[in-house]
Amino acid sequence: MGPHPAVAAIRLAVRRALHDILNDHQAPRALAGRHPGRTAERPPSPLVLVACSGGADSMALASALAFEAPKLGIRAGGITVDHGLQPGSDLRADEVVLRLRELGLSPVESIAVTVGREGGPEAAARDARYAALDAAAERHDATAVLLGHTRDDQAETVLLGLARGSGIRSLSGMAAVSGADGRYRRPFLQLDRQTARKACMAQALPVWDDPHNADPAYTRSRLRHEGLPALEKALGKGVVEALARTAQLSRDDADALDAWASQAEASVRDAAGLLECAKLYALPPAVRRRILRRAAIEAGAPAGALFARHIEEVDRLITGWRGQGAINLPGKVVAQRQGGRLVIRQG
Ligand SMILES: Nc1ncnc2c1ncn2[C@@H]1O[C@H](COP(=O)(O)OP(=O)(O)OP(=O)(O)O)[C@@H](O)[C@H]1O
Repeated sequence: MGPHPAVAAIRLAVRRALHDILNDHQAPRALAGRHPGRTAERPPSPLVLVACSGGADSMALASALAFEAPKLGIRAGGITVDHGLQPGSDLRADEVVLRLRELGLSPVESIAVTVGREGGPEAAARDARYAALDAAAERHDATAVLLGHTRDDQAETVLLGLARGSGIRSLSGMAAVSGADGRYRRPFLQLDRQTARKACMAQALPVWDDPHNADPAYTRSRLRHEGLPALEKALGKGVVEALARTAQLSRDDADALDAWASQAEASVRDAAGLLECAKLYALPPAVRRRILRRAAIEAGAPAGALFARHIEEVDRLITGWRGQGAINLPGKVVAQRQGGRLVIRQG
C-alpha cells in the first residue's frame, strides 16, 4: 500500500523543489567545468534546511524533506526560531528540535531572537526570524531554506495586498523562490493547509498550534478566521485557489511592467540625466509611476515608506500641472517641477 494521499502530495511537492534546488546548485559546477581554471564554489553534497515553527505546515515540510532528501544525495537539517514572545517559548523550541532530530535531520538548531517593535508585532517578528534564518544559512553554508507557506497563506497575502491599494506588485503575494541567491523556497505554495495537516495526522506527527494564529489582535488571524470563511461563503470554495492564481498572474504582469519601465527610463531622461515631463506624460500611467517610484528610491526615499499616494502626488506634477510647489516624500526627499524637468532629490 502506498502512502496516504496527503503524504504523497507533500512528498511530491518537496521532491520537485529539491530537484529545482539541485539544478540551481549544479549551475556553478557546470561553469567550473567549462572553465577548468575555476573551481566549484559549493561543496559536493548540498545542505537544505527547513524552517520549522512546529506547526502543521512546517512539520509536514520537515517530514517530507527528511524522506526525500537522502534519495537525492542532499543533506537535510532544520532550524526553529524562538521569538521569545510567550512564556515557555524556549521549551517549545527545544521540543521542535527534538522532533526534527527524531525525523533524522542534522544539523538541527534552535535560535533565540529579540523581536523589536518596528512596523508592528507581526512585521517585527518576521524581520527577526528572517535575519536569524539568513545567518543560520550562512553559518551552515546551506544551499536553500524551505518555508511552509501554503496556498491558503498565499490567498491571505493577496487579500492583504489588495486592501493596501498599492497595485499589482502587492497582489503578487509570496514568490516560490526568493531571498539572496534564491535561498528561500516555498514548496507548498500550491498545496492547501488541510493537506499539510492531514499529512501530519497520517504520520502521527504531533503539531503545535501557535496561539498567535488564532489571536484576533492580529490582522492575518482575523483574515484567516473571519475574512476568508466569509468570502468562501459568498463566492464559493474556489476562492482560495483563485486568489493564489491571482498572485502568480499578478507577479508575471508586475515583472513585465517593471521591465518596460526599465527600458523606458533611458528615453525620458535628457542629456543631464533629468526626467523630461513631456516625455513622461506620453507614457502609460503604470510605466510612468514605476519610473517615478524608482527615481524617488534612488534619491533616498525608503521603499517601505513610499506609498501609492506619494507617487500619485508626484505624478500630478506631470499630469495635473497647475504650478504646485515641491512635494515632500519620506526620507527627506523632495520632488519638484523645474522648467519642464522633474527633479527628485534630497531636500
Ligand atoms: N518560529 C519559527 N521558526 C522557524 N521557522 C518558522 C517559524 N515561524 C514560521 N516559520 C516558517 O515560516 C513559515 C510561515 O510561517 P507563518 O507564521 O506564516 O505560518 P505558520 O502558521 O506558523 O506555519 P506552520 O503551520 O508551519 O507553523 C512556516 O511554515 C515556517 O517554515
